[in-house]
Amino acid sequence: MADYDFDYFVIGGGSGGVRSARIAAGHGARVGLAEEHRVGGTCVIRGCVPKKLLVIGAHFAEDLVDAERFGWTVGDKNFDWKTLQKNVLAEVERIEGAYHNTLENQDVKIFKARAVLKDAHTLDVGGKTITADKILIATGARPGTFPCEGSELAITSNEVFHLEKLPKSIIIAGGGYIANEFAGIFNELGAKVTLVQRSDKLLRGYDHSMVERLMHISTVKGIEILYNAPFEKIEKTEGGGVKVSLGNGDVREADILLAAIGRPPNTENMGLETVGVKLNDRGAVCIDEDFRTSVDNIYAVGDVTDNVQLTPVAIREGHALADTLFGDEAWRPEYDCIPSAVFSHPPIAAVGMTESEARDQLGGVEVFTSDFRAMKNVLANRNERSLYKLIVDSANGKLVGAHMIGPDAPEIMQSLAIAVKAGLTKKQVDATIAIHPTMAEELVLMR
Ligand SMILES: Cc1cc2nc3c(=O)[nH]c(=O)nc-3n(C[C@H](O)[C@H](O)[C@H](O)COP(=O)(O)OP(=O)(O)OC[C@H]3O[C@@H](n4cnc5c(N)ncnc54)[C@H](O)[C@@H]3O)c2cc1C
Ligand SMILES: NC(=O)c1ccc[n+]([C@@H]2O[C@H](COP(=O)([O-])OP(=O)(O)OC[C@H]3O[C@@H](n4cnc5c(N)ncnc54)[C@H](O)[C@@H]3O)[C@@H](O)[C@H]2O)c1
Repeated sequence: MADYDFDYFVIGGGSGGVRSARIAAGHGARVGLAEEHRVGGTCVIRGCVPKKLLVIGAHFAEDLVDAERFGWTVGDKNFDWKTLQKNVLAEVERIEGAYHNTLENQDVKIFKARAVLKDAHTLDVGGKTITADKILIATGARPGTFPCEGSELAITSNEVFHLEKLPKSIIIAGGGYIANEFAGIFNELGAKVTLVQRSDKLLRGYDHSMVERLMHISTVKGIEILYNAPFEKIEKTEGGGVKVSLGNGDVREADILLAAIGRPPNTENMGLETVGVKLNDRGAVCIDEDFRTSVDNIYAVGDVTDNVQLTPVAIREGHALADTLFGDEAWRPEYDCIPSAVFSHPPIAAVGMTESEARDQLGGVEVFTSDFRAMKNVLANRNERSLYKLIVDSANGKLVGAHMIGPDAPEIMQSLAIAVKAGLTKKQVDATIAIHPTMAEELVLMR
């Protein structure tokens, strides 16, 4: 091996990069990692973690109302955005510190700088020339922006965690994960929320019954949803807010416009073209099954490959790659049955095929549903129904999909995903005795 500064140099200190660097170092590799923003990446700094904490914080709005039906006198309820924000950002800082420590304990050398490839083994890292035998691109993705006049007036998920004050009204562009999660957060916190989707469907990829139920509950809770409404023009109002003109003729004004319209990969101005790393038509790094790019010693994992933009996927990929390159055993992540969740109010969770996918792809399908009101909602007089759906392949009785909307659905789904991934049959699920009284018992009681 030539005399390089590092055996492995990781560009990007997010979910995939940090895991890969740590595991490779554990196998004895000399590892360097460059992070231009903050170690932890999107998930820790401005994604999953602060988002989930806001979801939890926002849900107290309902819990405090419901508490009275359970005998509690709550008194005056006041919400202070700054307190929640300060505590959330402090927690983010704590986790960032823990990531730093973990890397340093494994002797990973951290460079707090942007890395740019100069040739297949040479990088410019904040003005320093560094060489490495193998290089990992784990640069993630960034919020997409509008192709329309006034798009610079929109904020993105990067800024939403740092708002000076809670908006009284907010327009959210997009109908995916981030749009629905932040619609729930701001609505619970008392803002007037308008969700604007350019097509006629929200949360593409999720089972239509779950999406319909969420739309119904969101609308009842006061979220306005506009469909088939592409953005045509965005203007500033005299009061400092935004006015949006939409393709369906609607015009709306609000304090803030949040763009949540997908996340293109971070592949620009990094020297990838110079070095010959091939990108696809969406600007994502093309890789083979072992994460190798078109350049032999350069690899890529996570959002930058635009495969499945989820933290556990990036982590699994980074881990598999480090074991394969520097450990004793090569392995590949399994991409079938990836469970996922939308942390809306209430949340949706899913694994495996949707009903329509199963009907398209399988000879025969049996569908079992349970449509019920959680015990807590019944006593609280909250007319919010949960919906669970199991999809079974009639040919062999195997569970091929599970879908849920309701309190704690993501927590419950993680366990059920094991059954779907393991290819258990509905009969085996039914043979399991219920835990009573729970919401999850519905899963073993559907007949
Ligand atoms: C608001 C929001 C909420 C989310 N919620 C969830 C959730 O609940 N569950 C879930 O599973 N996923 C969630 N995600 C997605 C998740 O955050 C990503 O899938 C995950 O972070 C991808 O990890 P990664 O390592 O590929 O990239 P990232 O975590 O984005 O890390 C890439 C890092 O590379 C750095 N970088 C980029 N270019 C360079 C360069 N040239 N030099 C040095 N450093 C560079 C960036 O600063 C960044 O820190 C959410 C995303 C967002 C935006
Ligand atoms: N709970 C989670 O696991 C979670 C949470 C947040 C984000 N994420 C990940 O991050 C990714 C990015 O999230 P996201 O919500 O930005 O993307 P998304 O892909 O979930 O949704 C993008 C939405 O924007 C719409 N859109 C696209 N271009 C548009 C335009 N020009 N004008 C108006 N609407 C437009 C699309 O129709 C779609 O509804 C997700 O795909 C997901 O993988 C995961």
